[in-house]
Amino acid sequence: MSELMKHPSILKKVQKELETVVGMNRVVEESDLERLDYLDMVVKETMRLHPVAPLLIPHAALEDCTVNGFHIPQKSRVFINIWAIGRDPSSWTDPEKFFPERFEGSSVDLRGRDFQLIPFGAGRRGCPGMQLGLIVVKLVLAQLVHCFDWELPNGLLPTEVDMTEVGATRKRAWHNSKREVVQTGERISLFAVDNDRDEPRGRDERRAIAKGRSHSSSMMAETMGSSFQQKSREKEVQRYW
Ligand code: HEM
Repeated sequence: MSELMKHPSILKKVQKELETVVGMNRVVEESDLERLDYLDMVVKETMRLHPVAPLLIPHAALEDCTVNGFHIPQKSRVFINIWAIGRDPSSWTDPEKFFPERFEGSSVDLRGRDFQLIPFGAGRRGCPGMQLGLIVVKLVLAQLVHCFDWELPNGLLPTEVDMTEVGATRKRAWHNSKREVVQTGERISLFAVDNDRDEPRGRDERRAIAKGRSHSSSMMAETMGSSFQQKSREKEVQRYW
């Protein structure tokens, strides 16, 4: 979602594909996913640049072996840095750029056969939940951009979004303590409102936010269900917290 908000033209392209393939009269379903080629490219590109964790689960060499000229003695603990592999300039042109079109006409897939893109690992100890993980990620992403327009809050520039990653966490989550839902046209616009807070919150505050989130997700579910039936939609702004 952060990359899509940083790249509005890519967000629009995903929405356009959804409009063409699914239409605006129903919600996206699992059976639609195989026809959403651009969404597939966006997910691949996201997993290339932002793998769920930078390192795979540690593996051990069962016997002495040589890989690319490096001797690996038996029982060595091997760490695979997929974060670095996904940004390796010898495998990727312009590796730091979020550019889903790089997968257009390319046979590179993320299922463990192409070692430059292994967000689920590879081989016998690769992720057994890959299929489920991919379906859930694609379906949720598709529904979020199908039903809502997304923008950065308070005129924040794409270059100002803090994409710093520490392990599997992202500091910018603390910026988004308020949300506004603006329902205008076909879709609903969702703004994350920056309140200039960037330090971690206390436990009580986090609980309040979590409560607010569940409130906002049930609101979202309601809206997604009803938005398609509404004939005329009046501008409506709702504030949380
Ligand atoms: C987008 C979602 C997911 C991603 C990106 C992901 C990624 C990974 C990665 C990178 C590994 C380590 C593979 C290696 O070291 O070679 C792994 C292992 C594993 N994953 Fe996932 N995973 C996801 C979803 C799931 C789901 C939904 C399940 C279960 C329902 C699951 C169950 C496991 C298990 C059990 C392992 C350990 C496999 C082993 O050690 O043999 N994962 N996953």
